[in-house]
Amino acid sequence: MSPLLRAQGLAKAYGDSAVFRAVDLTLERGELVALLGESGTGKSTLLNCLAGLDEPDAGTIDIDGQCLAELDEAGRAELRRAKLGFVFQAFHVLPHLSVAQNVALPLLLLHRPDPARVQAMLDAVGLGSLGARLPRQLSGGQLQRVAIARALVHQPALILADEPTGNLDARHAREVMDLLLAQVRAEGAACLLVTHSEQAAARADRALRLDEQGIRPWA
Ligand SMILES: Nc1ncnc2c1ncn2[C@@H]1O[C@H](COP(=O)(O)OP(=O)(O)OP(=O)(O)O)[C@@H](O)[C@H]1O
Repeated sequence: MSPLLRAQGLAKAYGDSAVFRAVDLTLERGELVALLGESGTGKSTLLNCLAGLDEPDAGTIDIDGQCLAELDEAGRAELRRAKLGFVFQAFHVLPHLSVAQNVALPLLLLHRPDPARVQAMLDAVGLGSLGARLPRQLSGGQLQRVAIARALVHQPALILADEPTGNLDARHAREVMDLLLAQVRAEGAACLLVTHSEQAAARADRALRLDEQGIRPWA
């Protein structure tokens, strides 16, 4: 079976300034890989490229055997909807929808409404009683957990998470790592986790470092 994600020779620059180059990365099914690196080395940019939300200047990306560059925008959107769970650094929750409606969105887009699954995800992130609230009535850490519940609700094959424990206290950070690992182990998903937390990285199957030379094992 092909790896869930294979990226080869990725490079990205903004104008004259290179963000990263020579990035080779493979994620197998059932593994959680941490990606560390100093601020500004391009971790978020790399996640956006892997999700087909940004285009690398060079290199190829295959997700579940499908080459992203061979898809048009609609095809990439469909692949994202079906296979990808993305936890954005800035949450990207929709302000006019309730917490439960935000979490339900990926299932609605797949025409698979499942209120019981939505409630189970809210319970799993400790927001079981807050489904009717609007996002502006939540704290930053609670919003982060909404974003995680939404990213996992449709059991995606590939999870790309940008500092998902960044706003959380130690207990909630541990619970989010438990959830990500459960999804990876139980569903054979693959997860790339951008983090500055060495505790989170220590729970990953592998940890990688991104710098101007490319990507290599951490430590
Ligand atoms: N749209 C853009 N135009 C120009 N430069 C950009 C743009 N987006 C990001 N950059 C630059 O690219 C570099 C990489 O940014 P990115 O957000 O990917 O870093 P990061 O490793 O995720 O950082 P952090 O750990 O602080 O979140 C930074 O120097 C940033 O200023």
